[in-house]
Amino acid sequence: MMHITFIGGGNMATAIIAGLTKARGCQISVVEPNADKRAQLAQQFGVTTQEQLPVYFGSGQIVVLAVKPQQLREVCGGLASRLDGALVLSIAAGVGVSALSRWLDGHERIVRIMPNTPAMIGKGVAGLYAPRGVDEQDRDAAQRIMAAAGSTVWLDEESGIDDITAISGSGPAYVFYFIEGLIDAARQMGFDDATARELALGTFEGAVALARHSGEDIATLRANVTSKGGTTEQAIASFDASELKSAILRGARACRARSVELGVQLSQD
Ligand SMILES: NC(=O)C1=CN([C@@H]2O[C@H](COP(=O)(O)OP(=O)(O)OC[C@H]3O[C@@H](n4cnc5c(N)ncnc54)[C@H](OP(=O)(O)O)[C@@H]3O)[C@@H](O)[C@H]2O)C=CC1
Ligand SMILES: O=C(O)[C@@H]1CCC=N1
Repeated sequence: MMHITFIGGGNMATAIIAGLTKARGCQISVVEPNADKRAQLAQQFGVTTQEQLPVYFGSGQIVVLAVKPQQLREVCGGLASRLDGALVLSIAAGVGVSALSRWLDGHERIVRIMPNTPAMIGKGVAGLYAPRGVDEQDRDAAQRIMAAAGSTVWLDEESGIDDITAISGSGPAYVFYFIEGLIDAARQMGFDDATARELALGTFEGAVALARHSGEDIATLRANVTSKGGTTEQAIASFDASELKSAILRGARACRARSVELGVQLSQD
């Protein structure tokens, strides 16, 4: 049985908990200051909730740091003296193992994880990084927790967490942004809201499922839609004229840069 305590019961913790509660063998509790969020988590997932940190976390326990990066230092300050060797998993963007370890009075059993919100329905993608000193058993525990919520990728370097934040961590928001654009376009064509939503979501679902199912190169799948002298090529030409692909790259780079910046800003003494 894994005893897992989430510190922070916000959006991302909720998504991981939703994935985890479908797996067996986990006892989950959540420390969250907001009473409404505590009630919601208890009702939705049957987890134990607390307003304050417990006095003590034994070495058999797992603590997931799921507060905003800006709240992390203070939380670690309160946690340091209560950690009796527990495994700490941090899902916070930017903040590195060395800062976490310093704030936790030299604690070394730390794994960083960059999850994403589709974990909520077991379709998350998570990047994991463990420093060399973390043993196989702890890596395996982190792996099992995130595998309950989707797929996992282990990163050799800690900087890989910044990279994966820019792709899959923040990525669902990029996808939702494109879906919003497609819904707006559908509305402009005169479709009602419900139909516009269904057309956009159905198109995304179908396209992703086709890509998975066929295993084809994505460019080939796109070419299969784009008839010579037909309609699609006009849309793609317009996207190209707007440099949409380089806009996506610039966005991902801006996201990564913010992750690095957060780490630097928040780790300063
Ligand atoms: N959202 C996402 O898609 C992803 C988020 N992350 C990371 O996950 C972390 C959480 O993000 P997210 O869930 O979006 O943020 P939220 O703000 O939704 O969640 C953080 C929660 O922690 C609570 N909190 C604040 N202080 C404490 C405290 N001292 N003890 C316990 N709980 C506290 C907050 O309460 P209050 O609101 O009252 O301050 C809030 O409910 C961040 O570090 C982020 O970088 C990583 C990947 C994806
Ligand atoms: O926007 C953020 O800072 C967090 C980290 C990755 C996704 N959401």
